[in-house]
Amino acid sequence: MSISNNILHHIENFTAQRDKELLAFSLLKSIRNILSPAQSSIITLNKRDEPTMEITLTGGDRCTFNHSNIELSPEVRKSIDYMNAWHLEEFVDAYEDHHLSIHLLKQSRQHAQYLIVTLDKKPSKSENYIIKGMLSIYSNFSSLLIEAQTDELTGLMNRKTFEESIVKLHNNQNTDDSSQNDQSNWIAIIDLDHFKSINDNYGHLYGDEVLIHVSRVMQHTFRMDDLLFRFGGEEFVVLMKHRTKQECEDLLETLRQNVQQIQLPKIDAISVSIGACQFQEDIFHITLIDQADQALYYSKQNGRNRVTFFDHVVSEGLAVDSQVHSGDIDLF
Ligand SMILES: Nc1nc2c(ncn2[C@@H]2O[C@H](COP(=O)(O)OP(=O)(O)OP(=O)(O)O)[C@@H](O)[C@H]2O)c(=O)[nH]1
Repeated sequence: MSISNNILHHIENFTAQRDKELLAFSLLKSIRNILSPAQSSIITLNKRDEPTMEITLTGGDRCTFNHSNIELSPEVRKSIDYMNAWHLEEFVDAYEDHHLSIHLLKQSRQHAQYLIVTLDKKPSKSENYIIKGMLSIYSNFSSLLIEAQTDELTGLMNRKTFEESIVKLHNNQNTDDSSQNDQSNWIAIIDLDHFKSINDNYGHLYGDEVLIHVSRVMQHTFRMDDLLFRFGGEEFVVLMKHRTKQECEDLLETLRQNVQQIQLPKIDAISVSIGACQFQEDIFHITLIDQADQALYYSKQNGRNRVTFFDHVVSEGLAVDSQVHSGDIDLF
């Protein structure tokens, strides 16, 4: 393939992706194709400069996402510190037997994302030129994707993205081995209590502020790999991965309490009602959302400001059976 066809092929690959993770995967594949690096990865650091996510391309075409125990080598740490100190967007450091090439992909107040490439030899001028072009296409397209997936008011993911994520999580559940150690995936619906009266008494703009506060508290309470959505109106959804029921309960209880501690002018306290259920691979995701919703309804009917799991609704004999099993229908 000629160089220009090759580049077009990479651009085509990028712009075909509708998912941030697949886009990162595409970038790593392109880098491998052009530079044949010894190693390449994409690292995300939080505002305290701690690594929170690492995406690597392993042998073949497998991409791995790591969210815990990420170790940055002293070389990488030193280079990133240097880039931060001098506000550099790229940096190449030469070592005896390799070159370390680091590129800043994205930077916001919350996160910074870097492409880290280890090469046996220094990249040529033309290789550098191609990589730079590729990275700016990646970064422009990635911004467009993020914009399309984000709820404008709260910055959480929007409902359209929720539908894609829940289907993906449901499909991944079949290949997941987390069930072996009591861990599972969970879905919770979080709904503000008496929100209409907040809007009615203090106005819609004030109501919007409350929604922003609650979404911030959610972001602080949950883990980086939990998926947070504004489902619509005053309703939020969280998809929690690889947790025991106890961990999930504790976390939702912490969220409930954290929301009560939000300090707002004019109002003493706000609260949320929460309904949760466990992902089960043989139950269609529409049914799972319905189960979480029934648990939420129970919370609302029993005093609000509480967390209910669907199995409690079942044990009370109040569950309405609307089970759809995988394969029965195809809604999304
Ligand atoms: N400020 C603001 N309000 C919204 C938005 N979307 C929906 N709402 C309002 O959210 C309120 C939801 O009210 P209800 O569904 O009656 O629920 P509630 O008053 O919270 O009552 P419970 O859920 O039973 O505790 C309505 O007043 C909507 O107008 C939004 O984006 N911003």
